[in-house]
Amino acid sequence: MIQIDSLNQFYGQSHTLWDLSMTVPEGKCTCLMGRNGVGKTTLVQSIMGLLPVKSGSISYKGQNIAGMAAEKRAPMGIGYVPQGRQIFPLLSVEENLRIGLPARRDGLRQVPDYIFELFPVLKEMLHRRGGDLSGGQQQQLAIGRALVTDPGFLILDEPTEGIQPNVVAEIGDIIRRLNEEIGLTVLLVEQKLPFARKVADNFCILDRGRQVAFGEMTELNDQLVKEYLTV
Ligand SMILES: Nc1ncnc2c1ncn2[C@@H]1O[C@H](COP(=O)(O)OP(=O)(O)OP(=O)(O)O)[C@@H](O)[C@H]1O
Repeated sequence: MIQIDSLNQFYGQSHTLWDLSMTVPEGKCTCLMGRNGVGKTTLVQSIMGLLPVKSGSISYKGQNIAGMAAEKRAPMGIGYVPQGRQIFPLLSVEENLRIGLPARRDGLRQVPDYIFELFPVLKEMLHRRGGDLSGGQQQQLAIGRALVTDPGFLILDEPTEGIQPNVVAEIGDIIRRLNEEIGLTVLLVEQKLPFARKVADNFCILDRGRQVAFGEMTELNDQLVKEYLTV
């Protein structure tokens, strides 16, 4: 569903992504893995149009989106949960969620109920300020906000970072449900190996801006883990 070919990205003179190619299969969860600083966030920000790419293509539904303005992504059905959540701390939970509504293609003007079925805590906290929520609740809000746009493809950048284990497990269950029940395609950036193994169908490992391994999660063996993932 997402096909990336020979992508090159630079921060100024610094060449960060090198001829990077990868596929995110439709309806599956693909985990983008690799140690700190290998280029995972740079890649997802490039997919989202938040960073300019020097060359290469990013094909979504057969269209090359690499040079397209960032704001065109959500109406095309690409949702994004950035690293660090980036919810609006002074807006209420409801206001944070409503931000996603204008991107919907069906013109719905209310936050759909299934968001509250997935995250009951957001209903309880509807009128609280986003900034008053716990880290785990803010992460659920960030995922809920992305889902309000009704994406077919969702990118989550380290959704378990700094979150209590019980909420981590809940988020894992929700990603699986979205995969299985509505066929959502997911690209998950994740460093926690047990979580990645539990949630993702496929993996793609980056090292120094290059794709060095990919396959089905069951094929992620100890040698790859030792070479590219453990610190
Ligand atoms: N704004 C920037 N300007 C210059 N270099 C940057 C910038 N952002 C990231 N980099 C560099 O690009 C490389 C890739 O960083 P990136 O954040 O994409 O890695 P990452 O795999 O997401 O790491 P982490 O797991 O720590 O988030 C690193 O060497 C980083 O120092």
